Amino acid sequence: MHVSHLSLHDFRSYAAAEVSLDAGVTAFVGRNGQGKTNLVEAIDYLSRLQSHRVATDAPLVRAGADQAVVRAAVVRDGRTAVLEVEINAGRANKARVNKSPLPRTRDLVGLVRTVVFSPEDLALVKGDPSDRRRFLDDLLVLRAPRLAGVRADYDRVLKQRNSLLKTAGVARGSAREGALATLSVWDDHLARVGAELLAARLALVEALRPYVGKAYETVARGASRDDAEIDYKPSFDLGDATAPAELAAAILAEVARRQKDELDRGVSLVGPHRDDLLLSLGHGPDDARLPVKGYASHGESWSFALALRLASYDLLRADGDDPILILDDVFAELDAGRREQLAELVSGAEQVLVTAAVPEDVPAALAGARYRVAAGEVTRDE
Ligand SMILES: Nc1ncnc2c1ncn2[C@@H]1O[C@H](COP(=O)(O)OP(=O)(O)OP(=O)(O)O)[C@@H](O)[C@H]1O
Repeated sequence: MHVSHLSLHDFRSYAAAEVSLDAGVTAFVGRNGQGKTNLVEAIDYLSRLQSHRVATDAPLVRAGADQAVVRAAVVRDGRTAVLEVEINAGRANKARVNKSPLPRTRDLVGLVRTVVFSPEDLALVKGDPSDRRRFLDDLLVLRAPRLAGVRADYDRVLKQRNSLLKTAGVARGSAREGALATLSVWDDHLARVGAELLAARLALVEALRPYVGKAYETVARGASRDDAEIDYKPSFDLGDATAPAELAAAILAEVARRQKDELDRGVSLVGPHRDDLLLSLGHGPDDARLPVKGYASHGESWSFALALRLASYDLLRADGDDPILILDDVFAELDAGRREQLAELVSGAEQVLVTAAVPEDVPAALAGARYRVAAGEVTRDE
């Protein structure tokens, strides 16, 4: 798939922008702060209804405006659809496809798919478990948009349950009994929705694993430790459980075991919100492995981060779709070897959008259309 036209209204720094795009490589080049990332962020937002840079929508609306609109013509298998999202400050967002409103905004998720490489990706390796959980969940939702609902439900259940745990933890007598009875209902919700999310993540890690190994080997060609592995690390022992019903039972049993701790601390200590994705490197399949976090060199960490993104791209492609690749300011971060390697690997994608501060940061292998971005003006170099 590729975007053939992008329209922005009051999105980030743009009062209005109209940009026509071709399949293949397009580079947006301009000095810092001119609005290059804002352009590709808009396309990424259409894909997931989330930005790769901020957790909330407010910064996406141009300062002083109360609504941003992102519209893109997306070409897939020769057919064009116009996707649109209205981002409203303080009100629900709205989505349209070919001008028809969608019943739920989140039905837009996955209609256009992006894989974004950005300097923030190093956090996938060096950051908190929450960065790696977000990586998995974003990919889950792109592959199966229905899971956006499961993810939102889980966040809601967790919030409710945490506030109940706080109340129950300090309540006495019959108030405590009442709170505990309500809590057991929320335990069931947590186990049911949490198990669905957990089962999907476990299956995703299995599907992604071979692609990560292959991608790392290619990116880190010649590195001493080139056998990259990913493993899902649950917050408690799941035994052999993989199906949602078994996982729900395992969560419920652990919740019962940890109830005192949870009431003392007033937070949910069991569930997929406590899990992590373990990244490790070794000399070969049978070698003693080292976790990447805390052990890997800077270069190895970058290679792993790139491998996770490339693997996501390969997996989505294997699902039968060619997602749009966005390389946001990433080449300036990489040494010459990794730069060329990455450029070569992505050059065959249906559409690659690159942002760079200076033309020299765009590798030669990524020849294509060039746009200059300066003070919110986007002009095509002829
Ligand atoms: N909601 C907003 N309203 C108005 N301006 C905004 C808003 N959000 C961001 N900006 C402005 O957009 C500019 C940043 O644009 P962007 O991140 O696209 O830069 P860039 O060209 O990618 O730069 P760099 O090369 O430094 O990454 C900044 O000047 C910032 O102040």
